[in-house]
Amino acid sequence: MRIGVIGGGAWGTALAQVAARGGEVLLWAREPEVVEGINARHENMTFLPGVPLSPNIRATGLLADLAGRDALLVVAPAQHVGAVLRDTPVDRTPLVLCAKGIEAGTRRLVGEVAQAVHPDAPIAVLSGPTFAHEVAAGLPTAVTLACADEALQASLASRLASPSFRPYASTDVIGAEIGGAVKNVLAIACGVVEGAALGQNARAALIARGFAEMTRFGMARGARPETLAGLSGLGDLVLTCSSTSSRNFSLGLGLGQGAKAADLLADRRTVAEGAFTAPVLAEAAAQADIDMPITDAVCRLLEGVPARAVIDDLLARPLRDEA
Ligand SMILES: NC(=O)C1=CN([C@@H]2O[C@H](COP(=O)(O)OP(=O)(O)OC[C@H]3O[C@@H](n4cnc5c(N)ncnc54)[C@H](O)[C@@H]3O)[C@@H](O)[C@H]2O)C=CC1
Ligand SMILES: O=C(CO)COP(=O)(O)O
Repeated sequence: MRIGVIGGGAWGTALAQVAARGGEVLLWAREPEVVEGINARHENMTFLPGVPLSPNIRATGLLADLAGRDALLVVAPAQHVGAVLRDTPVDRTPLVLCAKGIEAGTRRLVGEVAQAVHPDAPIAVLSGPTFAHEVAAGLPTAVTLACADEALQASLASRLASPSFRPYASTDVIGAEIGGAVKNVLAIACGVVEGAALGQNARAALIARGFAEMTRFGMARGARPETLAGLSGLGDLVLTCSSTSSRNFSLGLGLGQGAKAADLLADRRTVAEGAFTAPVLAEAAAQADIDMPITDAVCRLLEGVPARAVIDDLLARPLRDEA
């Protein structure tokens, strides 16, 4: 299976490294310096510095070069997947969606965006607790690889699997997507708890109540509870809610310490998906009458409301049943 990767950020590069264990890989990157660095020095100095990359990875700046690949890993940020896929030659090429987010304006999950652009392409979703630098360094990692077509799932899984990279099978594409999209918003909230020094109890409470939000939203959209409780949901939530290696957690940390969202987001080259997903997730939840107070709180923080006021309002909500 000849793999192409769309996106030369940290995660696209790490996944190219995973795929390169089983053969040559062609990676499309938007930045000419990333293309040049990978081809000339086997390193992505911009987004994954210090990791020697496999010589099996070749980079290109032309999406047209991806024509004829047997599968494409789609790893552009969620807000750009539609635009990039429109310029990519895809016929019935399987698209493995690896971005985590919901498209602003349309409120579509990345899989729905891909399906709208390339209706004949089979869709799979790869998601889970996966910091790019650990995957690229070959540390043990497990992911959900979801696809409605079980034979395609099995061939993608066997192409990508190695002793340090274990894809678990699922047919719940929506569930795998929703876990990854929602956890980014909750990771911002967990960072705020850390930044405002609210303590370990508060963080555990936020993870549990955040998981309740993820479950309510996911179930309303047809996700299966076992997917949400698995690697792509709870697994990724726990990872990104406990480490400053998470860009979303780090954004929240700054907010909790009193920095302004606009300042923290200005000039960043790396993506904190939760900042884009939070408003659209809150809109989608409100429209479906799903209670998501933590998501709403993250939206207010991103709009510039001081962390202290947002935290006080969250804690002053009426008491309710846990279930
Ligand atoms: N970094 C990680 O550890 C992981 C990231 N992801 C997800 O992978 C996706 C990509 O994130 P990263 O690779 O981390 O990115 P990154 O933060 O390392 O780099 C930013 C990426 O955005 C791209 N970009 C910026 N503007 C663009 C535009 N107008 N059109 C197309 N691309 C544009 C850049 O070319 C670059 O590839 C995100 O959805 C993220 O949530 C998922 C799992 C792990
Ligand atoms: O999705 C991730 C790990 O699974 C990466 O999280 P951040 O985007 O918050 O860095």
